[in-house]
Amino acid sequence: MISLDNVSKTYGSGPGAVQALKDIDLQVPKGTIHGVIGLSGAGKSTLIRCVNLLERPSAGRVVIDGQELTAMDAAALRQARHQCGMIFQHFNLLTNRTVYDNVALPLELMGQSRQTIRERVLPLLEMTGLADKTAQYPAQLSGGQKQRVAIARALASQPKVLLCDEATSALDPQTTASILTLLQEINQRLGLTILLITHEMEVVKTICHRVGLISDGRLVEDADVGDFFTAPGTQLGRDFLNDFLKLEAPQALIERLEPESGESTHPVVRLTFSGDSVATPLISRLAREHGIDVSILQAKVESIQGRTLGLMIAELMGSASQTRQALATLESFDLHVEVLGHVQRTD
Ligand SMILES: Nc1ncnc2c1ncn2[C@@H]1O[C@H](COP(=O)(O)OP(=O)(O)OP(=O)(O)O)[C@@H](O)[C@H]1O
Repeated sequence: MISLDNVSKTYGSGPGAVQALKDIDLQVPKGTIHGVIGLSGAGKSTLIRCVNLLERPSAGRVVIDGQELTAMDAAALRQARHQCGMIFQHFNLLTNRTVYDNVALPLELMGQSRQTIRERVLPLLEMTGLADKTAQYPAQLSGGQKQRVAIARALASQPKVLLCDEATSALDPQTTASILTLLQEINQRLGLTILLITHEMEVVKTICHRVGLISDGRLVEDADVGDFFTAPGTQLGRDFLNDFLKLEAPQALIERLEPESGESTHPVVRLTFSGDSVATPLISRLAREHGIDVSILQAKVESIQGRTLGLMIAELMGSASQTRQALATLESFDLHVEVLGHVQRTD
């Protein structure tokens, strides 16, 4: 449905040029919700703005529903943009228009009759929970209600694709949850394809089917959400996950961590395991087979789209050779092992 082929975008030219996107290949199948996350400045906004050509890519092709937008002249592009609704972090509503008139605006611009506009706008206001707000002005609405108006407006031209640019970043957690539920309902009821950019893993976890990770203008991961959350393929992906799950070693321990192992140190490891690899039998096996003690410092289990994800920070306590062998055993299992450092033995 949405296909970006080798899309690059450079702002400016010469020594001051910024290469914001580098050879992005991204496919979003019809009816799916695809999230793109990344750190500030990674290129998320540029990416989403290149999909409807609010920013024209410097190279590459953008194809939506079989139509190549990058090959269109201005008139054809104006027409094709009706296939693509967009919502923004700060809603971008017209303050001097009522809720009804904001939603009606794209249809007015398309030259639709008052009757058609009414028939289109009222069900959208109903669907977005704004039926009793039609005559109000944006200033009289909460942030969540404003975003609902923006969603209804984006759907007015009956697009096949909805682009969401940090759509919940200005909202509190409860309002975010209600907007995400609405987006999910729209996706299911209308079969709408949704591409969203966000810096919030919670958004990805809650509604996305797939997720891409963008870093310094490159798409460095693109995976099913369950796979990404259980086994991110890059260090940046793991950093996002650890940050989201907030599973860090206690500060007092971090201060004692040394980068190198020695004869009198114990390794501290972070284990990420999913699905079938269950931690508890593993821990008792390590103790049994290698004669070590495992001190569990932090542990957490999450359910991500029906799949179980566990994280644990543990200190492996034994002689240097015992803990080396225990680490080798751990690494032979279907889990991610990260040695955070080493602490001096206190026994
Ligand atoms: N209009 C512009 N002119 C020049 N450089 C730009 C322009 N827009 C963005 N950039 C640069 O392109 C890079 C990517 O920016 P972009 O806004 O796409 O990142 P982002 O991931 O959306 O960041 P944030 O989460 O902070 O909004 C950054 O280095 C940014 O400074």
